[in-house]
Amino acid sequence: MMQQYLKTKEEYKDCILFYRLGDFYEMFFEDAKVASRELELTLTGKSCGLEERAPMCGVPYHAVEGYLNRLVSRGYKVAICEQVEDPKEAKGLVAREVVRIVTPGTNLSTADETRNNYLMCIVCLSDHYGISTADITTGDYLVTEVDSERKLLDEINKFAPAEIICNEAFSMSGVDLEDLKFRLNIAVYPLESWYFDDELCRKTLLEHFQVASLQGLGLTDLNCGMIAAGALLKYLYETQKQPLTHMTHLQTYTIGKYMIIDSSSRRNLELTETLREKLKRGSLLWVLDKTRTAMGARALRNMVEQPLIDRAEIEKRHEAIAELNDHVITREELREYLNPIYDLERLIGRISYQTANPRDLIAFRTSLEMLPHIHTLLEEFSSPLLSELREEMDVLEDMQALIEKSIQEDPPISIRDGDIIRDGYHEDVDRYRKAKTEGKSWLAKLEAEEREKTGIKNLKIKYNKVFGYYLEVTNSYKDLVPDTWMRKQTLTNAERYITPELKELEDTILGAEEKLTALEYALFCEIREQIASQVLRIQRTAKAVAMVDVFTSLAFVAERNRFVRPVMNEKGVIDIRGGRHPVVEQMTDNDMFIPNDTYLDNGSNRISIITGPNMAGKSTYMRQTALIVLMAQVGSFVPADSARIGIVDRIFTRVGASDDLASGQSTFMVEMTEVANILRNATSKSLLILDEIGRGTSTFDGLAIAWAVIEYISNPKILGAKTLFATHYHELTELEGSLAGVNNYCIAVKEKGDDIVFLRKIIRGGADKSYGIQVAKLAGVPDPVISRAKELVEELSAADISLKPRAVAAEPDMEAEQISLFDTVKDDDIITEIRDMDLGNMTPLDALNTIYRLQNKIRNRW
Ligand SMILES: Nc1ncnc2c1ncn2[C@@H]1O[C@H](COP(=O)(O)OP(=O)(O)OP(=O)(O)O)[C@@H](O)[C@H]1O
Repeated sequence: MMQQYLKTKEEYKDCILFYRLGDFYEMFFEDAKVASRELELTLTGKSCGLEERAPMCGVPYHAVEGYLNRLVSRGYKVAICEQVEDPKEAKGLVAREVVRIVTPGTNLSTADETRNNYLMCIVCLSDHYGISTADITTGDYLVTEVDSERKLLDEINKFAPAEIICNEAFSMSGVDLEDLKFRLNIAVYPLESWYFDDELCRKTLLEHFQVASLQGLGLTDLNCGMIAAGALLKYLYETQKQPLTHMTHLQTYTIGKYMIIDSSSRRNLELTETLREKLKRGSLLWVLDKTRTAMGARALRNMVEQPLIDRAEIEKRHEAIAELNDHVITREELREYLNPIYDLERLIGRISYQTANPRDLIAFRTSLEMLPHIHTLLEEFSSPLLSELREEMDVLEDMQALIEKSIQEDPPISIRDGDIIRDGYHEDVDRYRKAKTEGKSWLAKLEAEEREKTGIKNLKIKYNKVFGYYLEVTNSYKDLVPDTWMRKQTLTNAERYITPELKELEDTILGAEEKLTALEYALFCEIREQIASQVLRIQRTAKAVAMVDVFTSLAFVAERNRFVRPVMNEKGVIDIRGGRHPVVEQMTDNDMFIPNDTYLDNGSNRISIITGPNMAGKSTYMRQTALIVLMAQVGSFVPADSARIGIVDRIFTRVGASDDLASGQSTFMVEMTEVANILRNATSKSLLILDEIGRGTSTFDGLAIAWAVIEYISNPKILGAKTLFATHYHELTELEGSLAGVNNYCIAVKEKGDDIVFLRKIIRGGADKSYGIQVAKLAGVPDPVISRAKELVEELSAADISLKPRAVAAEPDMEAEQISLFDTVKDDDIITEIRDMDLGNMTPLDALNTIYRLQNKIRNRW
C-alpha cells in the first residue's frame, strides 16, 4: 500500500495527497506534517517498511469538506485519491486513483455563495496580456485582452480571483506578486510552459466546444486571450478530471465597455466591502443588495464592480427599474416567487459534475416550480430589458415533471442507500420494494397454500444461513411430501425441503434490498444525466432569473430609500440636487442626513475646491457624488431629489492617508504614487475625488503639491477632468477666479462661542478657518493642550507665507506661461530656475519632483 501511495504522490508532488483508506483520508510524511499543523490534527505514525515510522494523520471522509476548505483557503492544493473499486471485490490491494485536485480557484464548496469563486489565467506576451476567468461552480467563463499592466491590475481587482495561474513571463513581470498574495489573498501558481502552447490551447478549446474554428468562439483577434482561455481550460481538465459539460459558453469582452475604477478607488469607495473591517455591511452593495437568490446576489455584485459607459445600455436598466416600480404589486409578487429559488447555477454545476445528491434534485425541482409564475408575471412588463429576460427564460416544465415523477419527496442525502426513487416510476423498483416489505406475508401465504395442497398440517417455512428458506416436515407427515419437492437435509425427527417456487421467493426477498439500492442508484444517475444534458437551457434560465432578481431588488431599494431615476447625458454635466450618501444616510439616525447639491461640467465648473473644518462632512460629500455617478452607471436609481449624470469613463479617488506597510512604502509615498497614477491615467471625461492631497508631508510642501496638482488638472489642454478637491489649505481658495473652471465651496458650520455646530450644508465660497482646535476639543483633548495650541496658531498666523496662483488665461498655454509661483521669494537664482522650468513638457511625477526639490532649496535657505 505504501508503494502505491508513494507512486501516486510522485505524480502529485505539488499537492497534499488525501489518500482514502476505508472511512478516512490519510496523509503521510511531509503532507502529514503540514496538514497536522494547519488543521490541528494529531500526528501519529505508521510502519511502512522503512527504519522510521511514516508520520501520518487523517480526516474522516464524511467531514472532509471543512478540512479541504481550510487547506485550500490557505493556498494549498489537495489531490483527492479515492478507492476506485469495491474493497469486497478487490483481488489484493484496492485500486486507487486521484479523482480531483482541489485548488483555491477550483473549490466547489466555498463558504460565501453570494460571490463567485474565480480562477484567473493570465498570459503575458511582450506587452500584451490575455486574461481568462472562470467560476467552475457556475460555469461562467470569460476572456479578454489588455495592453498594459495597470489595466491588468484593474481586471484582477475587479474579479478578485481566489487563484491566478500564469505563464513564466507574468510571474517575472513588474506585477507585485506578494501584494496579490498577502493583500488580496490570491494564490498565484506559474504553470509549466506546455500549458501555453498555441496549438494545444487551440485544440483544447475546439474540442471542448465542438467547433471547427476559433471564429465561432469570437477568438479570431484575441491570440493572447485564446491562449489564456485554452490554458485555463486545460488546467481545469487536469485538476477536475471531468468533461466540464457545464462550461458551455466562452464570453469575450472588452474592458472599454465598462467604467475603469482602479484598485484603490474600489477600496476607498467601499463598493463591496468596508475599508477597515472588510465587511459587506457598510458598503454600497450592502445598501443595494436586497436580492432573494444567491445567483441574483452574485450578478448584482458583478454589476457593481463593472459600471457601464454605454448610455443606451444604462438607460435600458433604468427603464426596467422604473417599470417595475410602476407595478409595485407585481414586483413584490415576483420577489415572493424568487424567494424559494435555490442556486440554480451551482445546482446545475453539481448535476453536471455528478456530485448532486437526491436532495439537490428536490431543491432543483422546487425552484423550477416557481418559474412558470415568474414567467407569467413578467408578461405585464414591456420594457426591452424585462421582455428580453422573459424570452430568455425557459420554464423547464419537462425537467420539473421528470424530477416530480421520479424522486421521492423527502429523499436522503446519500445516493447509495436507496429510498430515492418514487413508487410507480419504475416497475422493478416497485417489485423489489414490495419484496422487501411484503416478503414475510408472501412466505406465510405460500406456507398456507402448501399446507392446504399437501395436507401437512404442521408444515413450516423456516430460514437458516446455510440453506436459506426451506420447508420443514416432521417425520409423521413425511409420506405426504410431493415428489417435486427436493430434500435438502434430514434431521432425527424431520426432513427439510426446497421447491423452485420457494427459491424464487427467496431470491426476490433476499436480493431485493441489494438490487433495490443498486437500481435506485443507477436510475438516479440516469435522471441526473438527463438533466445535465439540458445544461444550456438551465444556465440561460438561471441567468435570466438572476437578472430578474437583481432588477426587482434594485427597484425595491429605489422605492424604499427614495432614490430617483437619473437622467443620463454625454455632455459631461453632473447636476445633482439634494444628493445623499447612500450608505451614510442609512447609518444616520432619524433621517438626519443633510442633502447637498453638486454641479460639475466641462466648462466653468470643472473643479470644486472644498474647504471646511474637520468632521464637517467633506469626505462624505465627495464620496456621495462619486457613488451617485457610479450607481447611475451601474443602472441603479440614485439617492437624490433629481440627478442629471454626464457619463464618466473613469472614477479616481485619492482619499485619506493609508499606510501600506505590506508593500514597504511610506504613507506619503503611497499617496504620491496614487496621485501620479491619477494624473497619468485620467482623461477629460473622468471624475476625480481628491481628499487632502499633500497632507502626508510638511505643510509647505503639501500645499505646493496640492496647488500644482490643481493647476495641472484644471488645464483643459493637459487634463481638464471634473474634480472635487477637499483641503485644509485655505490658501488654495485663491485659485478661484485665476484658474478657469475652479470654484470654491465650503461646508457650513456655525460658531457658538468657543464651540462649533456642524450644519453639513455645502455652500459657495471658501472657509476662512479650519476649526481644527475646536474639533480637537470636541474629541476630548485635554484643556492645557488646547489652550497652548491656540497660542501657537496665533503665533504662526503672524508669519504670513503665501503662494500666488500662476496667471492662467481662460485657455492657458502651459509652454508660453511665465511662472509666478513663488514671487514672494527674493532669491534671484531660485526665481530664475523656476522661470526656466518647462512644466508643460514634464511628466506629472517629474513636475512634482522638480517642485519638491525647489521647495527644499527654498526651505533650507529660509
Ligand atoms: N450630509 C450629512 N448629513 C448628516 N451627517 C453627515 C453628513 N455628512 C457627514 N456627516 C457625518 O459627519 C461625519 C464626518 O464626516 P466626514 O468624515 O465626511 O468629514 P470630513 O469633513 O471629511 O472630516 P475630516 O476633514 O476630519 O476628514 C460623518 O461620519 C457623518 O456621520
